[in-house]
Amino acid sequence: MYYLSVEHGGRGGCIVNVASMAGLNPNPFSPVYGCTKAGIIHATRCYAVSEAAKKSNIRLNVMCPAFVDTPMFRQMAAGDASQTIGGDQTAVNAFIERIGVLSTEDVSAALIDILTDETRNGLILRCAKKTGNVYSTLTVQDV
Ligand SMILES: NC(=O)C1=CN([C@@H]2O[C@H](COP(=O)(O)OP(=O)(O)OC[C@H]3O[C@@H](n4cnc5c(N)ncnc54)[C@H](O)[C@@H]3O)[C@@H](O)[C@H]2O)C=CC1
Ligand SMILES: CC/C=C\C[C@H](O)C(=O)/C=C/C=C/C=C\C=C\[C@@H](O)C/C=C\CCC(=O)O
Repeated sequence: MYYLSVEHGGRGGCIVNVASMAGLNPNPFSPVYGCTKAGIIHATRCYAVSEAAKKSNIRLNVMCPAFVDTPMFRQMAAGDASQTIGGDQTAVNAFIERIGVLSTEDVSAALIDILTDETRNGLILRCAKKTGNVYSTLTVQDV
């Protein structure tokens, strides 16, 4: 953010952090992974409201795809026990089947939308097979 910021000689820009649907909705087979992704979402939220971001002309958003057909996903779907808990691959595969699997093209198109649409700022983007791309705000209720 420092080097992108207008204040420090940059031109501003757009940061898109990659979290996961597992950071919002529970994936019962990968709880620790889900915690790390929830952390990425919250870190993005904290940066998005920071004075540094407001002054910098940097847009901050976070993407939360459900399952995507990549090498990591295939490894998990093929039964790599280091990626899931419980040891029940039939249940893991039933869960994947229920949620559906996005293509990398689906996710790339969503990323291009965030990058090119300059009104997209301070947003969570959920990408899932059945619901498509759904934007919501990172903003939370004040206390
Ligand atoms: N595949 C899925 O179902 C989903 C993945 N994600 C997230 O999307 C991101 C990408 O995931 P996948 O493509 O599935 O993983 P992947 O394991 O298939 O690919 C990751 C790529 O990152 C590269 N990489 C790893 N460490 C690196 C480093 N320090 N510097 C540069 N490159 C590095 C690897 O060589 C590999 O090409 C991850 O953050 C993952 O948690 C989010 C939601 C769903
Ligand atoms: C580990 C490597 C592969 C993929 C990681 C990926 O990021 C990931 O884990 C994605 C998860 C997506 C989860 C999506 C949806 C979750 C839906 C929940 O609302 C389901 C609710 C309860 C589950 C219990 C049940 O009813 O089965």
